[in-house]
Amino acid sequence: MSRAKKLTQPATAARTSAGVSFAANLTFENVCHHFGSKEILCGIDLVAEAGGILCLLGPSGSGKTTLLRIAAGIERQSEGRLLLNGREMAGPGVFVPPELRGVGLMFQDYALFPHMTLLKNVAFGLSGLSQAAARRAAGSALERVGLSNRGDQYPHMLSGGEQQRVALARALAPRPSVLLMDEPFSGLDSRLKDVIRTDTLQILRETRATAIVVTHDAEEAMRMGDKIALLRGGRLVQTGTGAELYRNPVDLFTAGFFSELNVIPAEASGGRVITALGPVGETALCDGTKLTVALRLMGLRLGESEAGVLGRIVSRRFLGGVELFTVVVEGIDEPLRSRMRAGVVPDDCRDVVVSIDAQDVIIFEKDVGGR
Ligand SMILES: Nc1ncnc2c1ncn2[C@@H]1O[C@H](COP(=O)(O)OP(=O)(O)OP(=O)(O)O)[C@@H](O)[C@H]1O
Repeated sequence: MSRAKKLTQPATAARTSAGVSFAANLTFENVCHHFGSKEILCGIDLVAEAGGILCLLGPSGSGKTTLLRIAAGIERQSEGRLLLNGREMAGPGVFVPPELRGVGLMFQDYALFPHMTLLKNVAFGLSGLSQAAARRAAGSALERVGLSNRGDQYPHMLSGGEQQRVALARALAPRPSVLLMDEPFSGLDSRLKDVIRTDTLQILRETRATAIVVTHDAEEAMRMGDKIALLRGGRLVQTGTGAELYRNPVDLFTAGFFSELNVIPAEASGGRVITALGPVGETALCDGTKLTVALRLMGLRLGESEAGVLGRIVSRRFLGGVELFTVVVEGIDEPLRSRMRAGVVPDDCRDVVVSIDAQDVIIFEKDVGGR
């Protein structure tokens, strides 16, 4: 049975408000890491602000999990320092072990102990408390995630979404000042993911713990993160809010991570940026300077009468609310792609006028790296 199906009748109890942690700043200072001779992370300077949610975003292999493991103390960085509220956790000659950092870690596969009840799973990390106090704390952590009536059950009796909540309860039970989450929603069906993500966000806000969340999904990072740090090949490419990274990406890689793009050549002329689709913006560069222009798919409009250039539709695909078009335009080698609201372009239409929406144009003034 799929995990999503199992959750259609969740036997959840009412959720109580989450207890409060004392949030801390976590600072990575010029962190580098090597596995053997292979450089995995290089020059990472990054702060997870107290009480905020920082998303580590990047493609597979960019070093997100390694950075999280360094924060947890499971991995020791090759160079640089890690500070918790200004106190050195790891650096040259200093290494505070994971259990003394006040940092909670939630693994991608939840890592619940199959032979233990949910209550025992959640109580596992509360070794500093008496047995009775640990049971009480574990009970209230399960209550926070709406599973107080399931404490005597075992992990295999739960759906994926419920297991995720137990893992969250276990990570939060010791009231960590920083909670580290590695791809916390990756095992969930996409509809369920939205619900669990919203619940998790609310619980994180209530606990006020600082959270660092690893994801490779830009939309998830925008939904969750107060701040996003985008990594590529072990280096920080850009840090900022989701809106900052979406609207003002530093390079094509960042732009392409947040939106599907058409990339076309352009040239400066008379203070304007000229493309085969017409002028797309202004520039102070000298005439003849080559530029690169990225157009978001939804900003490439196909119509019958607007001002623009002529194009020919070579394919179209119905995707429900929108249609995806491929269109060729004279002067541009690669076919362009457009996302239009379904039904706007008549079914028998082949020749169209192609125009662009200025807010979906990003102009790069130099060679700005691949996608
Ligand atoms: N213990 C290890 N020994 C050697 N190389 C490792 C080790 N752990 C990770 N790596 C390598 O480090 C690089 C970064 O891995 P990491 O898991 O941090 O990336 P990631 O961005 O989290 O990727 P993913 O999204 O696929 O989980 C990869 O090239 C990986 O193969």
